[in-house]
Amino acid sequence: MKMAIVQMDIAFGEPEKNFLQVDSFISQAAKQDADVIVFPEMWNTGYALKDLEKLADKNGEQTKNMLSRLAKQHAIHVVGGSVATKKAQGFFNTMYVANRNGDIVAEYDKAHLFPLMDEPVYMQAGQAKNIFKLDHVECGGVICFDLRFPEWIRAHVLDGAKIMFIPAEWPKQRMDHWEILLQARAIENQCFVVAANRVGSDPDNEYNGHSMIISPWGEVYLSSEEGEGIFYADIPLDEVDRVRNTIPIFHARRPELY
Ligand SMILES: NC(=O)CCC(=O)C(=O)O
Repeated sequence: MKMAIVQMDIAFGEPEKNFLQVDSFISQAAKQDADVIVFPEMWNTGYALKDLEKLADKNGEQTKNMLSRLAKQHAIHVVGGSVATKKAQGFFNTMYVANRNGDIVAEYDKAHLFPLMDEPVYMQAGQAKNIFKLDHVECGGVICFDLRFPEWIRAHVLDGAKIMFIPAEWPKQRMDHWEILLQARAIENQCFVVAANRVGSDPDNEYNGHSMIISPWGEVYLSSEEGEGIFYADIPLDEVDRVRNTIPIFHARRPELY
């Protein structure tokens, strides 16, 4: 599977500019024959949380329509990072995934809201996991701060995920945590971890990318530079079974003890 990770700058509080950028990135990745394209977190608005009433995508309609249309047009799976949405219960940080037929195969609301960026003040937390299939491969998706909760990612892997997608707006000052946690989640769950982080800055933080793809053995298949762009890597999916057969942790675990 050829992955394309988009490490984009996000125009703060300017969804229309960001929609145009996303459109252009999808066309570029399709020209490189990518199977899957992955975007960062909250790419429609950035963390312009005070303006969500004006900016959030109502029921994600604009996002779903665009991702679905472009996924079908270019025959590419789109893991749509996440966008700020407005739903009946309030504002959410929502991931949509469109498969290459244009079907929306996942809608996930971020479960763990990040206090340091005021998410719990403005947004509602999701209540459900996020498992979906791309080309018959079981995948899972969580968002940024969710990465710090190993039990949440383990729950997705126990439900069958072989690839975990993790879009983020993870600030520069905690890059060491980002890299170590991504690698740990891949090794402990013996799955691929595909993580897209943004670049640029907003009024409160600077972001320097370092998007990554880690194999089930912990090998770094991709560790991107700091600039804006699309970064590509092929992932051999049979690595998941090979590693799980080499060290059979899912047979050896003792859930009755914990
Ligand atoms: N947008 C986020 O959830 C950021 C999470 C983060 O920076 C962290 O350290 O955790």
